[in-house]
Amino acid sequence: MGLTDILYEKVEGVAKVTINRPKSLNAFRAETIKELIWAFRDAWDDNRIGAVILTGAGEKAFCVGGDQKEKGDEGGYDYNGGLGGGIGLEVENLHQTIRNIPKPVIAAVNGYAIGGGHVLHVICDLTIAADTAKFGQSGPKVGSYDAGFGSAYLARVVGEKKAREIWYLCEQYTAEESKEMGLVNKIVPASELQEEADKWARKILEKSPTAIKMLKYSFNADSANIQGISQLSMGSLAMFYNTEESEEGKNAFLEKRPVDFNKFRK
Ligand SMILES: CC(C)(COP(=O)(O)OP(=O)(O)OC[C@H]1O[C@@H](n2cnc3c(N)ncnc32)[C@H](O)[C@@H]1OP(=O)(O)O)[C@@H](O)C(=O)NCCC(=O)NCCSC(=O)CCC(=O)c1ccccc1C(=O)O
Repeated sequence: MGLTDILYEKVEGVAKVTINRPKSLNAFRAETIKELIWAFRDAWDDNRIGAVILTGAGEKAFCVGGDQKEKGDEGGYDYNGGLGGGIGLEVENLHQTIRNIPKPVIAAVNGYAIGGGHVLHVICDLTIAADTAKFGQSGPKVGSYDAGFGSAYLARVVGEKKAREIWYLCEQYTAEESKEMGLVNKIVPASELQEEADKWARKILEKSPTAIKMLKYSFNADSANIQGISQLSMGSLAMFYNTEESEEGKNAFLEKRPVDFNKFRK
């Protein structure tokens, strides 16, 4: 597959997937999601690969969610090829792929992990953060939400109260604060992030692949019901994107003006 939005490499049993749109803070569009799914599938099928690292290009961002500049006026993002992409992005398919690939996925968070980008690291098995990383959801500010793994699974990781705070207030959290709430496994200086992620991947490679696979399936089994919620969530999001309320969020962001949701509170 010709790759334009991601970088993909495999080195001695470790696959590394890098979202490569640094000018847009690694925001994803339909093509990005398609390529990410392809890369995770490739790592899944390659028996020599024992762990995958997901990271972002540049120093500023891991991923800041859906590319608001590629979001159309008629609902979703830039892809309308098939019913699976109801919001114009196959995000739900990507989430499933990251969860179901029978190998641990390590998020190496090198900067902003915001919105849909935050959801990506939440779904990964492990998160290693640069000391400069910033974490948070932003959907309700821009007329969007992830009512599947992005909220229900987040609540399992940080607890119900904290998850609700994260989504209702849309604040940003430092790497230190995120570690305290159980969102991050380890913090390292930014310059050591990729090396540390690689070290963790190599420690996993020393272990029994079958034991690791079955443990991942076992952890997943307990939250598998969220998959159904996730499908409903994306279905409802596709409808929400067609409303003036959602459009107001996106337009305010693009026009760099304060958002006005008050007119929808009546
Ligand atoms: C990330 C910021 C906090 C960074 O702020 P700052 O350092 O001040 O930089 P900026 O000047 O704001 O940004 C620099 C440059 O990048 C552009 N940019 C930033 N974010 C995006 C984006 N998401 N899309 C497109 N472009 C973006 C920005 O416009 C600037 O470019 P200029 O040319 O200079 O204008 C801050 O940038 C920020 O808050 N960004 C918005 C983050 C955001 O709202 N993301 C979408 C969230 S939607 C969501 O959370 C839904 C949840 C979800 O999981 C989901 C599920 C299913 C489908 C889609 C999504 C989804 O994410 O949409």
